[in-house]
Amino acid sequence: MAIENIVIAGAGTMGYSMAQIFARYNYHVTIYDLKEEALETAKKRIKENTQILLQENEITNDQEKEIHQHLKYTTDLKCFENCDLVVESIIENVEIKQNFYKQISKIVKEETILATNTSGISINTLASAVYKPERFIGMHWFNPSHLILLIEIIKGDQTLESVAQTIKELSLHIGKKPVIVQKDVLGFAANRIQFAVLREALYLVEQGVISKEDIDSVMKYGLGFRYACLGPLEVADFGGLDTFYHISDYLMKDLCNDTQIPSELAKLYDEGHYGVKSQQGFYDYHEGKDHEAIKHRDDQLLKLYNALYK
Ligand SMILES: NC(=O)c1ccc[n+]([C@@H]2O[C@H](COP(=O)([O-])OP(=O)(O)OC[C@H]3O[C@@H](n4cnc5c(N)ncnc54)[C@H](O)[C@@H]3O)[C@@H](O)[C@H]2O)c1
Repeated sequence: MAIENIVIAGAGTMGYSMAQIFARYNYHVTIYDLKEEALETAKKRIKENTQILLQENEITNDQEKEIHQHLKYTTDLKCFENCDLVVESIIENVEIKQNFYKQISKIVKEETILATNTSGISINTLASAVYKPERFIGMHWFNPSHLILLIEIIKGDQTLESVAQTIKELSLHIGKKPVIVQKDVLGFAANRIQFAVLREALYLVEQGVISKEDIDSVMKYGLGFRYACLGPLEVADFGGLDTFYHISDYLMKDLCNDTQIPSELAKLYDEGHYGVKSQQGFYDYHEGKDHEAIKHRDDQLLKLYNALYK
């Protein structure tokens, strides 16, 4: 099916960034949100992003203009009536997402593909609220989605293969590296790995083994740097499976296997500290440090992207 008109539902951290990349590839994109102020912030953030791309000579002045011409912003449900694809990126809450699908799957055309950017809620659980669930699928992006290549595509039990193929082709067309997650497991593949890493990292900090700055350095200058070029199975092959076998023998049983939310994460959450978006997380982002941090992250990722993939 030809995709031309796309609605991104949810103008938050993920939504505006995904909208920007579709617009860059000449799709007509409408960003829908319940809140006008979320749409205003999205517009501002996309402008900031395209300015960075312009400064880095990644896009021309004309391309910058075109990106903005391809974008519309609305709180009006009418935008769902004529679109070919909805990528939903609203709050990570089962009930709210299900209510959203109950409402919009009756407004869209019967052939409109409905994709969720959930970080790991079961696709089948969300599909139960969708009218005609065979066109429903997981399309999981990564933050910042205008720079990270990976997209996980997750089929529910009822998803048509043709829908998975359309989303895969679309992902390739916008320069992404899609992978198919074969089974609908919580967290899919990437977040299972990411949260295993986070659990161990916070455990080591809580146990006083290492500072939070140094655990971040372990990833940035060591593991993460290597993971930009090699997956964990390739790393093991290069390291030697005999060595990895012997390490597994004593280490697996010593790793954190706590099933609760890590206590430092729960404490910050209870205090309303949500990270860069609220200017306080594990680190402090007050007094303009939030903007500096976003710019620094994007500059670094762009350099990495150019070094490895351009
Ligand atoms: N933040 C990440 O790193 C990340 C990465 C990948 C996937 N995701 C997933 O993407 C989704 C969005 O995450 P986010 O970080 O962008 O959230 P966010 O809180 O930044 O933005 C969510 C937006 O959705 C809007 N919204 C809430 N309910 C709505 C509704 N019923 N209709 C329309 N808009 C509604 C809110 O007003 C807000 O603007 C979640 O499912 C999340 O798990 C997040």
